[in-house]
Amino acid sequence: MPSLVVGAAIIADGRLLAAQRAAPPELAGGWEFPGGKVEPGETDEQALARECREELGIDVAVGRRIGDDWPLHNGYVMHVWTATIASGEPAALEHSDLRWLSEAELFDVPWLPADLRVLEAVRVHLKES
Ligand SMILES: Nc1nc2c([nH]c(=O)n2[C@H]2C[C@H](O)[C@@H](COP(=O)(O)OP(=O)(O)OP(=O)(O)O)O2)c(=O)[nH]1
Repeated sequence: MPSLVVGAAIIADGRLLAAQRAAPPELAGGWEFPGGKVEPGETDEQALARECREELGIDVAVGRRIGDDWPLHNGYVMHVWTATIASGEPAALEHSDLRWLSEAELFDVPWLPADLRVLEAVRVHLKES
């Protein structure tokens, strides 16, 4: 089974929280959904909660799964879930920068290539939010 990455589509006031990677060098500067690799024994929800605490210093309420398995560049697959902030204010604890993107701004930052297709699906949730 391919290794699993989870990504959080954190939405507030009709905007999506995008995070700019600080590392590794080949990915630095690219924008992504906060998240990371699911550890053995963890559910998607547990991994999302852990990563959002580590990376952003916030507690999230996990919502709905967006799409199915999204293939990534490295043989990983990503599960993307909508999320809202339950407590805290997002801070770039491990990223270079954070931005709240409106639907019109969604593609204004250079996303990691695999994320572009996911964003089309996320756009629908932004409209509904
Ligand atoms: N978090 C995240 N990773 C993504 C996205 N799109 C994408 O291609 N990836 C890739 C980048 C990485 O190769 C991999 C996730 O690894 P990661 O470095 O974020 O995982 P991690 O936080 O568990 O870090 P580590 O312990 O392995 O250092 O998935 C995305 O939107 N969010």
